[in-house]
Amino acid sequence: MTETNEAILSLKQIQKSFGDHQVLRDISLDINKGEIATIIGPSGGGKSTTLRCINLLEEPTAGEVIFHGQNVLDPSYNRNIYRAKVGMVFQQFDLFENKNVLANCMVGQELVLKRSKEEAREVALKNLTKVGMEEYINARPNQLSGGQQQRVAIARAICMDPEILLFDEPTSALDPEMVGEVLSVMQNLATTGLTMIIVTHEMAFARDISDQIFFISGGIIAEQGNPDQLFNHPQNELTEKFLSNFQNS
Ligand SMILES: Nc1ncnc2c1ncn2[C@@H]1O[C@H](COP(=O)(O)OP(=O)(O)OP(=O)(O)O)[C@@H](O)[C@H]1O
Repeated sequence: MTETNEAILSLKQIQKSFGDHQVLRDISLDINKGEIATIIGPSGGGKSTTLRCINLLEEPTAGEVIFHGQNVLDPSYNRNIYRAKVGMVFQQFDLFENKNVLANCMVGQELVLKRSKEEAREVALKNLTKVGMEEYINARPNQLSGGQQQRVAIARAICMDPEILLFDEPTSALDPEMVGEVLSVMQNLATTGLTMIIVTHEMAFARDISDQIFFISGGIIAEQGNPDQLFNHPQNELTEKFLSNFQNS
């Protein structure tokens, strides 16, 4: 079997508790190379926690996170390698406020990937152009709109050449008129072969962009499938109810 047919990332029976509150009960999923997966579901169901268990911002209480066939939770596994390969775009952008747009996109490349200033600058400019922010390289984050900041955050993430890019509700903190510009950057990125896992409340976007959709509710994957299966033929009553709320809104 070639690598393109194998999962690049798998979660196996992931559980996560905070104290005695069990948030994830049993999350197992496979993500193939180049796949666009979205995670949808009701508030508090465990979507963000799942994403944070993938990039180890949260340590799963039980289960396995398998990357290229290796369990990254194994004490002997070098997590720095994994962390460098899995990027994340956050709801609140999380740019460095004291650095301009260009420096935001260069600093990780120089520190983590040990790229020269020249190379880091070139890569940063290329990716800022991809997200339509090349005219703002000298601006500070606080001089930009939320949508512009999020586009810079996406450029910064792709400058690190991730194998998988995670998005945690990337448009939830934006004014409605800025949502479209960020979703359209993500749509473009999805055509480049990058593997993306996206937690979102934007149902039309999830339907358009996804190869696979996971509906997480109550800490389990209540249903999964392609957009046609989930949106047109949901098998689970919870999925049907959840999606009908969106379709009727
Ligand atoms: N660090 C934490 N400590 C304690 N409880 C937490 C922590 N992080 C998440 N939780 C709890 O876990 C549950 C699931 O949260 P999570 O953010 O994963 O849900 P979600 O599906 O992403 O919801 P939303 O759509 O509202 O963002 C919630 O009850 C939340 O309060």
